[in-house]
This record gives sequence, C-alpha cells and structure tokens, in this order.
Amino acid sequence: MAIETYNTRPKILIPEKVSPDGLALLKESFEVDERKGLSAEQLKEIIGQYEALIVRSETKVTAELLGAAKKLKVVARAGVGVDNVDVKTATSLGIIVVNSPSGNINAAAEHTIALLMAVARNVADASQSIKAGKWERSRLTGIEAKGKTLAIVGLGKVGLTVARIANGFGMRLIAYDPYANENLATAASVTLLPNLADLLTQADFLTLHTPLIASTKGMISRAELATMKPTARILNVARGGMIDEDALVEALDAGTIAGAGIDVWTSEPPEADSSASRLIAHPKVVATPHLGASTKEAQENVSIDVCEQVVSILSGELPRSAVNAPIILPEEYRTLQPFVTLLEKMGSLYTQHYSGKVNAASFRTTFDITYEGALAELNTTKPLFAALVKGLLSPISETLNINIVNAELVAKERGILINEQRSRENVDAKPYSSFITLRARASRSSSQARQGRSASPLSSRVPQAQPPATGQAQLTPNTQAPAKETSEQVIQGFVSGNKPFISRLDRFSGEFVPQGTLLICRNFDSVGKIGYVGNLLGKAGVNIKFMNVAPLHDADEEEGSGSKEALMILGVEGEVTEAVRKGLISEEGALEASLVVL
Ligand SMILES: NC(=O)C1=CN([C@@H]2O[C@H](COP(=O)(O)OP(=O)(O)OC[C@H]3O[C@@H](n4cnc5c(N)ncnc54)[C@H](O)[C@@H]3O)[C@@H](O)[C@H]2O)C=CC1
Ligand SMILES: O=C(O)C(=O)COP(=O)(O)O
Repeated sequence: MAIETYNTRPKILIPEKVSPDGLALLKESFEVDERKGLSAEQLKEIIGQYEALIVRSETKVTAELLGAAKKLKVVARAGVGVDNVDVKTATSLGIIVVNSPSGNINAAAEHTIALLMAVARNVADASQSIKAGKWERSRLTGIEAKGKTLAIVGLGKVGLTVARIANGFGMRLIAYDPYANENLATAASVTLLPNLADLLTQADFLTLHTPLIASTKGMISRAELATMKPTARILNVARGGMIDEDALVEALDAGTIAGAGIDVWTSEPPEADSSASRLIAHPKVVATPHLGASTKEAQENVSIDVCEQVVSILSGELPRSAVNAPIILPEEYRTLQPFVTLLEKMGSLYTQHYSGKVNAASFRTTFDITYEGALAELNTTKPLFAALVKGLLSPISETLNINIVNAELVAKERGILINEQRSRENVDAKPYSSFITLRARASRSSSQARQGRSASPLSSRVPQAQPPATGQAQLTPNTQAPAKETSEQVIQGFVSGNKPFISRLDRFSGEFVPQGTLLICRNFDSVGKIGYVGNLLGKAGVNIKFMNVAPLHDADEEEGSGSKEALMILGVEGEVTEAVRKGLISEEGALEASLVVL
C-alpha cells in the first residue's frame, strides 16, 4: 500500500541564483525550492505554498504576486536595492522585507572602479579591436584618472567606498548628497557640494550611487548632460532609470559627453530596440549586465546575511535588517519575548472574556497599557503594541497576519486606540519587577445608549467578524454592572520565570496562567459554589486540571451587601458545550461563566 507523506516543514522559494552558502542554513529546518526561470504567471500560481521568498534584482515582487502569497511571512532581498519589491503592499499585508545592506558594497564599488578604468583606457573597445586582428594604438589612446575630478552623487556606503579607492588614484573628490555624513566625507577627502548643478559642471567622471527613488529618477537628463564638460565620462552602477538613456545616447553621438560605463538599465534585460539597447551598442559605452554585486565574495555575504534573517523570522524572532520594520537588538528582543506572549494573551483574554458584554457597534474602545518596573525603561515597546493588537483580533479572525510591521496600521483601520504609558512608581511595593496593566474603556454613543444594544468589543469596522467560539452569559439583568455611558475593564499581568501570569481581572485579584482552555466563573463567595461547578463539569465529562479563586481586588467593595463576589478560574480539558456553560449559571452556581481558549 502506498503511504502518502506530507511535508509539513515551512517552504522557501528561491527563483534566482543565490549562493549555496546561505541556503545550507535553511535546508536543515525548511524545504528549499530553487526554481529558476519562472514566468510572472507561474510564480503567482505557486507562491501560495511558500512562507519565505528569497530574490535578487530580477524577480518583480509586485502587489499582485504578494496578494497571491497567502502564507508569505518574509521577502528577503539578497542584495541592497529593494526597488523590485512592492514594500508598501508587503507592509500592509504584514510581510517583512529584509535585505543585505552591506554584503555587496565592496563588489559594487570595485565594479564602478573597473568601469571607470575601462572607460578611461578604452579597455573594451581595445579588446574587441585586437581580437578582430587590428592594431589601433593611436585611436585607443586614453586618459589617466590621476588628477581628474570624480563627482559622486550619493555618498552612502558604495559612494564612500568608491571615493576611498579613487583617492588612492590621486583623484580630486567632490560629492552631492544632501543627507551625507560630513565627518565621513571629510575623512575620505571628499568635498560636499550644496547642489547637483555645481557638481556636474566640475565632473571629469560622474558616478551615481543613490537608490532609485522619486528624487533620483531621471536626475541626469538632457538639461543636466548639457551642463557637463564634453570630456566628461559617466558611470552608473546604481540603478537604471536615474539617467535618461535616450538623452545619453544623443550626447554621446553629438560628442558632448565623451563616454560611459553602465551596469544597470531601465529594463533588465533590455528589450531589443529600446533606449537601453541603443546605449549598449554605442561604441563609446562600456556595458555590463548588472554585475555590480556579482562576485563570489559578495554573493556569499548576501546569501548568508538574508538566509540568517529568514531563519529568524520563520522562528518567530526579529530580523536584523528589515526594510519595513523597526530594528530591535536581539538582546532586547529576548527580554521582551515573555511580555510579548503576556500581552498577546491579555488581548485575547479581553476579546473572549468580554465578548457580548461590552458593546461595540458604535463603541470606540480605547486601551491604555501601563508598563511598570523594568519594562518602563525599554527603548521600544513596538513588539508589545503589536502583540496586543494581535491578541485582540486573533480570536475574531484567522486570516489577519499581525506583526510589528503592520500592527499600527491594522489597529488604526479597526478603530482600536491604544495609549502606552510607563510608570516608574510602586515598583518596590510589587513582588515582581515588571507589571503590565491593560485598561479598556468603551464609550457608548448617545444613540446606542438609548437603544441599549450589545455587540463585540472591537471596532464598528468589523461588522462581519465572527464571534469567538466561546460564550458569555448573564444570570439575570440585575446581576450585571449597571448600564453606564462608559465602562472600564482591567486586566493586569506579570512575568515570572519567563512564564506569563494574569494577576487581576477587573474587580478580582488572583494569579493564573493564561494558557489552554479556561472557564472563568463569577460567583458569590459562599459555600457550595465550587462543589456545584465541579459536580456539573464532572457529569459532563470535563476534567478540571487546576482551579484558582480570585477574590475582590478591593476588599472593602460590597461590604454590607452581605455576600461578596469572587472569580473561579478553572483550567479544563474536554469539551465545554454551550449547554454545560449555561448550566453553570444558576442560583447555586455562578453568576456568569465565560469560556476562553488561550
Ligand atoms: N549594480 C549593482 O549590482 C549594485 C547596485 N547597488 C545600488 O547602489 C545604490 C547605493 O547603494 P548603497 O551605497 O549601499 O546605499 P546607501 O543607502 O548607503 O547610500 C545611498 C546614498 O544616496 C543618498 N541619496 C538619497 N537620495 C539622494 C538624492 N536625491 N541626491 C543625492 N543623494 C541622495 C543617501 O543620502 C545615501 O547617502 C543602491 O541603489 C543600490 O541598489 C548596490 C549594490 C550592487
Ligand atoms: O544589491 C543590489 O542593489 C544590486 O543591484 C545587486 O543586484 P543582484 O543581486 O546582483 O541582482
């Protein structure tokens, strides 16, 4: 009999040539599919199976592709430029985009220098000429780099590396980069100029090292070329699209620009009869097919860099160089992790426990999170914020992929307002060093207050959301909190030994671990209640794994009313049907009973 096997390891798609050094890190825990030569259509058809996608510059990671990538958690760019990735769409879908910001700097800089020298000394032309059996020494006379002015646009990592090498050639270095670090420029003997126009008129060699963004697209066009010396040579190892290719062909033909060394093109590979192909064919141009990062060393670097980040992300940790997420030091993340779990549980507990109790259709819920103790000293609370949003929404939606990348956006879309505050008071008085308190305030709109409707605690913008598979019922109307224009729920928790605990739920204080299936019963603190609940659950075949009793937080509350209330928190195993839950609510049993799965 044939046995069908299912591979449950997360799948990673690599549609381009990525160095095996990094891939080796993936193969232990993940299924790695290297599939080159896929069309955009084929890619879209299969992307739904993958949790990670690793690309270089050839794969166009479009909104359409991302829309079909239902499981995708990360797009890893094995290189620097992410202009082939629709980062905005990835962000809105909660997909992390990572790159390797420094793995190929040296390769790109050395390739720029290779083109500079090739253009200066007619290397490509001379090579073709001699291979054709010619001996053209005077036609191929070049110029020297020494003493010439190298004008750099974009003095970032690659631009600075080019400057340092060119400094060794004895070139004069000038740069235009409105955001450059002046100290680094001075240390590399580069003079920063305040505008592009001044730079262009002085350039013997012009080299571009900016990203392709709105401000750099077409930045060297007809007007700019016209201001340059006719002896000037232009280099581009950054991105096609920054130079107007038609304008450059015209300037080379007219002799108003002497030559060019180009590695990157407006469309790659260039189409026949395109402006890029005319430039490639031009005798004054040294052309390479986007080879800036193509060295063995750079490819090893970028591959290892992004594969390590893919492992981190698929293991639930944070990457070190995400393009669309805040960067958090790994040590800091380790400190935060148990609190991330705690806040997620608090959010989920809120949504499930108060489901049906708090109105939402036109309630606007504001959550105040207070971090006390060591947590108040944190540099960033972004992962905690994201954990709360995730916890609040996960019980009502299975498809929302919430993480630090999109949490703020999702919260905003859902009308969830979250205020974070830090409190350094009372730390010594508390037995644990860090506490988190969540206060939820829901204010009823005046029209609803009149109608007295009730719905889910989350925003009015989730009308179709399914209620959680849990329930909450009241014994009689007069056991409920009196109807108020505003109401507040409080959940407090802490972490001990890396384990999250809830220490307060509304008016009740008592410690319990927010894990598994919990039955939370509010009852009068009197004889027989526990027995009643235990007996009923036993009859229904529900096993009680643990039980905690949480008395009133404020001992003075309800004094004089005769009977105080308490919460019973039961960790249960076995199915608690709606009938069983409702059965717990009786005069001998509980006033309320809710079932939450954490
Ligand atoms: N051909 C290839 O294979 C490779 C190409 N690259 C490309 O090289 C470019 C530079 O890479 P890095 O130096 O690593 O980036 P980087 O981010 O370190 O440097 C870019 C610099 O451009 C400057 N800049 C931004 N807008 C500007 C503007 N409007 N005018 C002037 N300067 C501006 C920034 O201030 C920054 O200093 C990127 O586009 C990257 O994709 C990088 C590696 C290999
Ligand atoms: O890193 C970059 O920005 C590059 O342009 C390198 O592209 P590649 O990975 O060689 O397709």
